Amino acid sequence: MTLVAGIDSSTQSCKVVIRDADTGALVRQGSATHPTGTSVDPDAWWDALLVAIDAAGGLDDVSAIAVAGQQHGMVTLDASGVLVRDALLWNDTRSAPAAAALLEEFGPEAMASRTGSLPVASFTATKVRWLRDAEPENAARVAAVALPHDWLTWRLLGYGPGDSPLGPDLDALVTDRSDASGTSYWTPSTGEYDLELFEAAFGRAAREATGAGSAGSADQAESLVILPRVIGPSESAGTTVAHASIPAGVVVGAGMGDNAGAGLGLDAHEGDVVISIGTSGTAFAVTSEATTDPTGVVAGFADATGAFLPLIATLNAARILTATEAILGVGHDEFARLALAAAPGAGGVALVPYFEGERTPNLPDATATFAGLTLDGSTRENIARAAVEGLICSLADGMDAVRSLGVPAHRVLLIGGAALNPAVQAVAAQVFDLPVAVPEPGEYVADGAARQAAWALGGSRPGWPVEVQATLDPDPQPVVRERYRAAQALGSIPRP
Ligand SMILES: Nc1ncnc2c1ncn2[C@@H]1O[C@H](COP(=O)(O)OP(=O)(O)O)[C@@H](O)[C@H]1O
Ligand SMILES: O=C(CO)[C@@H](O)[C@H](O)COP(=O)(O)O
Repeated sequence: MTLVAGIDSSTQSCKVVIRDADTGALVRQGSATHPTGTSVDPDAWWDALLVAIDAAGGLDDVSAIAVAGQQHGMVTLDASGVLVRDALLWNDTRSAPAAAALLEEFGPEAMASRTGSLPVASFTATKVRWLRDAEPENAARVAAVALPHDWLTWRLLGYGPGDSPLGPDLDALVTDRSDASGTSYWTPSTGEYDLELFEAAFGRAAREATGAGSAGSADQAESLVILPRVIGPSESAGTTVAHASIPAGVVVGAGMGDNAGAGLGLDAHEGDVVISIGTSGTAFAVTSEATTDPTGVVAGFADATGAFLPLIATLNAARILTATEAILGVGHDEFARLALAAAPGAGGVALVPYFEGERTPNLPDATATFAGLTLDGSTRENIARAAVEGLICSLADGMDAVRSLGVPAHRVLLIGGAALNPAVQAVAAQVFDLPVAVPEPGEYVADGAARQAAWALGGSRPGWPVEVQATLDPDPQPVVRERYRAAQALGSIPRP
């Protein structure tokens, strides 16, 4: 049996699946947790990746591997391959003023046509602008800017600082279309970096990496910043050398952003809208043509198959529920029981769930608001239900925005940690006006990476089956969105 491994290095944890390359059957899996916070030392991701691989039984019998990762995070390396500072993650909002400045400098039409998206605090370009202005000494040391999955792929191959077997060859950095499209300095419609935009954001010129072993000392002297080489969906980034607990000779795929990983892992096709409720909430679809939304609500990303991935992302998703569970002093199961015991509309209670500020809509400084509280309505059941309704309504707004671009939508595929919650499933059927398919619980991002690994190894995209656990018919309850809209219109008090 030929085995392939897929990795999901996401915000809260690292997950590894090992699958049969021919049938897609799950053979074994493992996971490890990540540190909390929005500014994180990438070495912690590498350590977690090794622990997760070990928990999955190691790679000794594995022929190929690929890494899917949380999108957008800014990983900065100096010329020796040493990390310049902690990575700023997609949910770190300190670069919101930088995003506004870049938008002002280039204008929405140009940004949308050049990058497929308007810059928000999540995107890498805004983070390098923040670095330029807030930490000029660190900015001056930067020799390469990578994304979380690019950096992990580089480490997996054997590159890195100090005693890494292949050394700090920055020209060996690779990425893929999907993750490059979340930087705000890469153009999905042409597949090229927009180096002028990078230079405008960071104040230093850049070039694309030219491949392992091709390092130009002249470029280093000119201090051009290196950006990972963008390789195609089925291309190999190389093969591993033996180091740490990684064996030699494992083919390494290009990797991808985690949402593109989920799209590939679910084998999503036109007509499917994937709604993922993990640390982030996302709603996205696979399209054959690049999209641009000059309002900036929908990001025009690329996917991991050569197509495109119009997507909205919310900063607040599964943790809306954990925050409310903490308020109520209950776990997932009791929380679901409470929420299901309340009627649609939650007795008038509504939660606008901007605990971490928000990206969709673009309100980086917003806070969450419980509204509509009355003496009769303020029950534990209604509070729990209002949290689920707030979560689903925020994603329904996002899905509407994706559909408003003319993207066909015939069914929702509901995935991510919180999709396991029966109250989430029930409210999804009441709010989304489409059938809601709930795939068998699984690690679909890691599965997408495993599919890519099999593709890089065997040369053809695997046709592994995806099992759907249940399909829920629409059960429209208009009161839910009405209460949510009324609460949204109140606005939020600023962050303390
Ligand atoms: N039954 C459940 N009900 C609500 N939330 C859940 C449930 N199971 C897991 N979660 C939440 O899902 C999140 C993890 O989801 P996951 O998709 O793995 O996240 P990530 O986006 O980091 O990959 C955690 O915040 C966890 O609390
Ligand atoms: O910012 C985005 C997408 O644009 C997020 O979806 C991140 O990619 C984080 O993903 P998770 O850790 O929630 O999977």
